[in-house]
Amino acid sequence: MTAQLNPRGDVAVLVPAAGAGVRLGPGRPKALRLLAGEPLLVHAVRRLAAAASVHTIVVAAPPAEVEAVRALLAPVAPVTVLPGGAERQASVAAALAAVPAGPEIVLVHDAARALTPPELVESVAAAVRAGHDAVIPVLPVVDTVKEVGAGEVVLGTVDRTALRVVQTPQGFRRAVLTAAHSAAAGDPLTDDAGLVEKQGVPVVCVPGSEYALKVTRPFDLALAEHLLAAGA
Ligand SMILES: Nc1ccn([C@@H]2O[C@H](COP(=O)(O)OP(=O)(O)OP(=O)(O)O)[C@@H](O)[C@H]2O)c(=O)n1
Ligand SMILES: C[C@](O)(CO)[C@H](O)COP(=O)(O)O
Repeated sequence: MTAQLNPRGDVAVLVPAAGAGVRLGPGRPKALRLLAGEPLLVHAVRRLAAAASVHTIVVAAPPAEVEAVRALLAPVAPVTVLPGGAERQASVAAALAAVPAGPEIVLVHDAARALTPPELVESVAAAVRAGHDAVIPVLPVVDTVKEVGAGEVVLGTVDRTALRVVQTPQGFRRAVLTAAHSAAAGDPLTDDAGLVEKQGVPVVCVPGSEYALKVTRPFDLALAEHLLAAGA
């Protein structure tokens, strides 16, 4: 049976957490790497569970760590844990298949975005509830962007006024995400909105949060430690 948080909530959150974390360097799978003494996944799930609209959380864990992740999350929140896939898309599809009847809004959220505030979860869900089929949190690009060619020689300066950096949670009407993943098996696209875009569904942006940074490289982990120490 799928564990529930708030039976009156209308949001299921899928948490792909099965990645290795190659860019973070050698060690345990990234979701289990420690941030202030607790795994990134624990930080992420605690914040998701604090969002009032969340009915269900489904975590796609590294296949060899499913039991360990169940034990780790049991004291944090009622969560369903299943094995993830070799690619992020497969992990999300596996989690989506386990969502029980009920929630009609589905959010997909990286375990690696461990400090994402519950308020961002609610604002993405609210935009889907308001009628958008697909919603992504974004930030503006704050640096000048260059396009380069062979030998790292600059070809030109990119107009960044229309560029956005994309975060999670990404929110979808359930039927829209299900259709996109049914058509997407094995698609190497890095985010779920990309799959939905391929279906011709409009994707709408809402303001993201600096705290929703993705822990990707060692510097990000150090930054997250500082943010947590400062009260994030
Ligand atoms: N087969 C995979 C690959 C990734 N993810 C998850 O997708 C999220 C975003 O991926 P990313 O930050 O790129 O994580 P990794 O793939 O682990 O990173 P790397 O590319 O450095 O190995 C992470 O929470 C990661 O655990 C997953 O569930 N299953
Ligand atoms: C989904 C994502 O977090 C949006 O920014 C991202 O695409 C995950 O994959 P990446 O390979 O680390 O870009």
